[in-house]
Amino acid sequence: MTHAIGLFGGTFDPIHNAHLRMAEAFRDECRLAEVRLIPAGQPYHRAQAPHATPEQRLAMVKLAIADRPGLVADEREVHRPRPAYTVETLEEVRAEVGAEVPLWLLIGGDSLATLDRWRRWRELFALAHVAVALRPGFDPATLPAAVRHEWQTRQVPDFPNRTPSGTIRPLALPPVALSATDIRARLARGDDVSTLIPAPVLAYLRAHGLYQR
Ligand SMILES: Nc1ncnc2c1ncn2[C@@H]1O[C@H](COP(=O)(O)OP(=O)(O)OP(=O)(O)O)[C@@H](O)[C@H]1O
Ligand SMILES: O=C(O)c1ccc[n+]([C@@H]2O[C@H](COP(=O)([O-])O)[C@@H](O)[C@H]2O)c1
Repeated sequence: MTHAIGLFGGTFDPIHNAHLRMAEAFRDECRLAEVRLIPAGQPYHRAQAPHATPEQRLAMVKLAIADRPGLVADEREVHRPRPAYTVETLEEVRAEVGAEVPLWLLIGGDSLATLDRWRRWRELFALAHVAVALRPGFDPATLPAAVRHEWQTRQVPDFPNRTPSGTIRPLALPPVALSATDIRARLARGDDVSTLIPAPVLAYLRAHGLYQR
């Protein structure tokens, strides 16, 4: 039997508890042998460059997942000397694992809402299934028409991992209002964030003077 693999890309500036919660729900709901967290080296699509370097964001991901079964770090985008296009990452992984292994890409509801601006976005579905972690306020009616069409037509009644790609699955996980933007703001104010990020990540960002006033 082929084991399905999950891919979870993000800026992770820094990784936080909502990321970890959704990665674990993704692993369990989609019955994935492993979930690869992939920090984006050059997230070209963001208005502002990340605060931490790619290496620092990767280090924080590794610390956060150290004791979480099935979660692993994938460094490929950190070492890619050009913008982080997810379609290229999926093509690389697909070439590595072969045509039959089910691949799942995890994104948040806000990422889904901008999917039609991603590089070669329609090709993503030929490479992987897409799982969506809903964020508070998510409303499919407000998705761009082309994305809404995919959302409506690619959901299937069961997700048996029989096909390698092509469906969309909303996770059952209840939405949670937590963002890295909020955590950076709290850190800059000197607020306590110990319930929002793992302790080793907090220790790392303090040791490296990240996100401080
Ligand atoms: N609370 C959340 N619920 C659902 N999805 C989330 C949540 N936080 C992040 N995500 C998703 O995880 C992926 C990586 O997120 P990212 O690293 O940009 O974190 P973020 O908290 O959205 O950061 P920022 O506030 O800096 O934009 C994205 O697809 C994003 O939509
Ligand atoms: O491939 C693209 O064109 C593309 C456009 C926007 C976002 N992404 C990816 O989506 C993931 C989440 O992005 P972000 O900004 O929410 O961290 C991350 O892996 C990005 O590289 C990818």
